[in-house]
Amino acid sequence: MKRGMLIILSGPSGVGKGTVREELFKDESLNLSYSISMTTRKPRPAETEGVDYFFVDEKTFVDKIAQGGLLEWARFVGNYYGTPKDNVDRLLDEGKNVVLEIEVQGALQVMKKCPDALTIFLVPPSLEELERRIRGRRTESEDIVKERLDKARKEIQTKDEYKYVVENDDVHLAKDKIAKIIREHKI
Ligand SMILES: Nc1ncnc2c1ncn2[C@@H]1O[C@H](COP(=O)(O)OP(=O)(O)OP(=O)(O)O)[C@@H](O)[C@H]1O
Ligand SMILES: Nc1nc2c(ncn2[C@@H]2O[C@H](COP(=O)(O)O)[C@@H](O)[C@H]2O)c(=O)[nH]1
Repeated sequence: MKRGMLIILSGPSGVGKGTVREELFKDESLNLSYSISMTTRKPRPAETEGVDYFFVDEKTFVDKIAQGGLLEWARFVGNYYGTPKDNVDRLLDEGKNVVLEIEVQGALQVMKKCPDALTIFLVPPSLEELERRIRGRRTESEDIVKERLDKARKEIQTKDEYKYVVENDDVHLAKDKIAKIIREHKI
């Protein structure tokens, strides 16, 4: 069986990675599978263990790093986030196109380890719109919103490290652009 493609969907917090990813996953012809990350962040009310994330304590996360069990990991605004390696390898072996929805530090690590990965950076139409989206989601405290926006300004400066940059103005247009990129990308 042909090994699947590794796809990194990155971009600042609140740009709409999760929203666009949900649209992409409705298209079964793309043969996508989602890599569920591990995090020390507390679950939001609508989040489910093992679906949105594997929610763990700091010791479990640090042990996982020490065991070499993460493909990449980063500290982002006070919490650890990382990609369990075994799961990604298994899904790729099964021929799935595996989506990592991750922030910039982790994406840069994967680019080094897996230069063939398809890397896509989602940009907002403007920083003002990004702020509206983060605030509109009502999941973060004021302090965290400010930290995430500060981080976003720096993250956007790295966009040229990615193979593709896609603006998320309209969710369906962004989904269509990314679907086309996935279909046409050759490893
Ligand atoms: N194109 C769009 N136009 C308007 N609102 C959008 C658009 N895309 C996403 N949103 C909204 O912006 C908010 C943030 O989206 P989402 O949670 O998908 O972002 P994210 O990049 O996955 O964030 P995080 O990295 O923090 O997980 C949500 O309320 C979502 O409904
Ligand atoms: N480097 C990694 N970043 C990840 C991973 N899983 C999610 N993320 C990114 O972290 C921020 C914050 O996420 P949130 O759920 O607290 O809003 C966001 O950019 C995510 O894409 C991961 O495994 N590694």
